[in-house]
Amino acid sequence: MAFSGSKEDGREVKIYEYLDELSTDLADYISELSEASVKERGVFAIALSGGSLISLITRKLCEVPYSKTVDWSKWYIFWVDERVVAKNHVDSNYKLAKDVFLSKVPIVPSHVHSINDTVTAEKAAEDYEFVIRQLVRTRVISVSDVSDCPKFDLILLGMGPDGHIASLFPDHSILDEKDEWVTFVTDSPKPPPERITFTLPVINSASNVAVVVTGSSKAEAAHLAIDDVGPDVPSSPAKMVQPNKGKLVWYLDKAAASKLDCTRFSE
Ligand SMILES: O=C1O[C@H](COP(=O)(O)O)[C@@H](O)[C@H](O)[C@H]1O
Repeated sequence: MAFSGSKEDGREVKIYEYLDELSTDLADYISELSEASVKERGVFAIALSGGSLISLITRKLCEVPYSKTVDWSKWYIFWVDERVVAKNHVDSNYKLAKDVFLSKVPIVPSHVHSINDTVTAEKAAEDYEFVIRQLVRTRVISVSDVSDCPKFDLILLGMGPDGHIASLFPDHSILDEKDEWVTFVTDSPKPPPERITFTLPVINSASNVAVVVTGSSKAEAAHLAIDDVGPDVPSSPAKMVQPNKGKLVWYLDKAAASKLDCTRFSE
């Protein structure tokens, strides 16, 4: 690892020279959280994003030793955001995860909670929130003690070059959503336009949140999200990821971290 540091508020930042090393540390982190959660609650509720994150996870997590040591039968899979397209569509976050991850490890098919892809974005968001509410009731997903929100054991996020996380885009009104757990957009600036997404209160209620970012095109957005910049800068959804009680870790490669002010972290 090229650098590891933390901020006073507990945020951790890890910077890697090589993607292989980043993926190994990420696999260690996920498998340790899975083990702790299964020990404490009997299950592991994890919410995935789409995009470049998925290949970074699977690169090592689907290999030995993790493929053999992780208790996959206790995993429950959710999506932090999803594009409202058919499950076999090239833009589907479910399809991406299924093709390179879920089909490679023995996760119980009924534990995989993807969205209803046969309805409108609005209805898909409503249905997905209903599914999550049922699983909160049966305690497959914990509940936050500071909000009434679900408390996922782990939420994995990527970040776009514009600082978007999940399908929460800069300057969009859904950044202000406080009541819904899952909401929708029909005007995403990044195609496809129709998406559903967890809201910030849900993301910030998780026990653990990791943001995984690679590539120089994301360096400015990473700087705006992580460094203590003044108020007169473009709004950053990624900066709004501030877990209430949970732990936040940023995993970056050197290119994505190239504009960070590492002198502001304690090592
Ligand atoms: O559209 C999306 O973009 C973000 C970032 O994707 P990346 O390929 O630039 O890492 C992703 O996290 C989100 O789930 C996805 O729907």
